[in-house]
Amino acid sequence: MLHTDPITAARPERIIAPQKLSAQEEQLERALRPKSLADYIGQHKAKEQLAIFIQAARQRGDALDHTLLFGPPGLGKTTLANIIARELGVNLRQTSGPVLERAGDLAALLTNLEPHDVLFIDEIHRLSPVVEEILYPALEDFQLDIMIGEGPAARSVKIDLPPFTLVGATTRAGMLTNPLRDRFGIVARLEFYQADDLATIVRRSAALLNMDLDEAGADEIARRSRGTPRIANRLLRRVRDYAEVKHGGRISADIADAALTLLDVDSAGLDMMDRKFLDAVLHKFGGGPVGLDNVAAAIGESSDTIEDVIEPYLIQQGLLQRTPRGRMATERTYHHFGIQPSA
Ligand SMILES: Nc1ncnc2c1ncn2[C@@H]1O[C@H](COP(=O)(O)OP(=O)(O)OP(=O)(O)O)[C@@H](O)[C@H]1O
Ligand SMILES: [Mg+2]
Repeated sequence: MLHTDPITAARPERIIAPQKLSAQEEQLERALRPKSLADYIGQHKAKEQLAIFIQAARQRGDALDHTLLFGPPGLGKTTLANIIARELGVNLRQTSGPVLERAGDLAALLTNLEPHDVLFIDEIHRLSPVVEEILYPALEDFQLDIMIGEGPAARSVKIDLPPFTLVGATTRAGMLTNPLRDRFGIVARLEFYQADDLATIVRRSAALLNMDLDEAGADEIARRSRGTPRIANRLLRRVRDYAEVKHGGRISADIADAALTLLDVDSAGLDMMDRKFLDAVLHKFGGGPVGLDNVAAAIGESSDTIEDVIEPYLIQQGLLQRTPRGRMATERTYHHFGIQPSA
């Protein structure tokens, strides 16, 4: 299911946006999506844990415990949800928080599940409170408690559900209500990918797409993909365009570098938006600490976009520090921009 994100919709041109850019990209991604845990590259910790829990559930003939997947966009949550269902040998039903508007929407999904099925709710932090109320007893006791009818004729009915597994995905675990979070027996946190894992993903995608890509070319694309497979696959496609038009299709490190530079993705994988943001912290606010809202206003971006889309990678890379007093540049930030920290 494609969710249109206001952030993406407003900024379709940002090549390193971690969100999906279009329905077409969704289709391209599906072709590259690994289908088994063995094919799922990186995320070693989450993968190892899940492999054990999945095997244990299968051996006992139980449904897998409810599982929460969280991490920044494009790291492979939807992919992993599909893999979990496949490895369990059950169906996956997919929906998302904002789509489930009324209690009845969720009830219809739940009553159609078969034993041990996976119900995947994307953007689970965006569930409405009424839907969340219905979900609690369903998760805990596999029971649905719903009101039928209205006014004096209304009555509450209980419906037994088959044991099932809820897999919830969210980019913001902090926005889940406590009672909801407490109902997940398994919590897997996805991290930004290491460059070597991303290089493996890039090589795998290139092979699936029949591209002529050498090792160094894969490494170059991986290094500049913000630790995010979705971005790696996207940059790979754009580099291919460049290589086909300018160099007969062959992708080396030099060609990847030239293509990515043309796309304004710098050697650390930062683009104009990142640089504008860091530039403001460095030059308008003397390196910080500066409040998020102040930088947001200075560069004409929403605080949400900065917090969800720009900052996570910069922080992970040590190019930005989040302190109680505000955002601060680090030594690395100064180094990256080739300037001396002012005393
Ligand atoms: N571990 C992986 N190995 C190989 N490819 C991967 C991996 N994880 C993700 N990908 C690729 O990245 C693409 C994006 O992943 P996915 O859609 O699962 O991200 P997501 O976390 O669900 O993002 P969002 O938060 O936007 O929903 C996938 O289509 C797949 O091609
Ligand atoms: Mg997803």
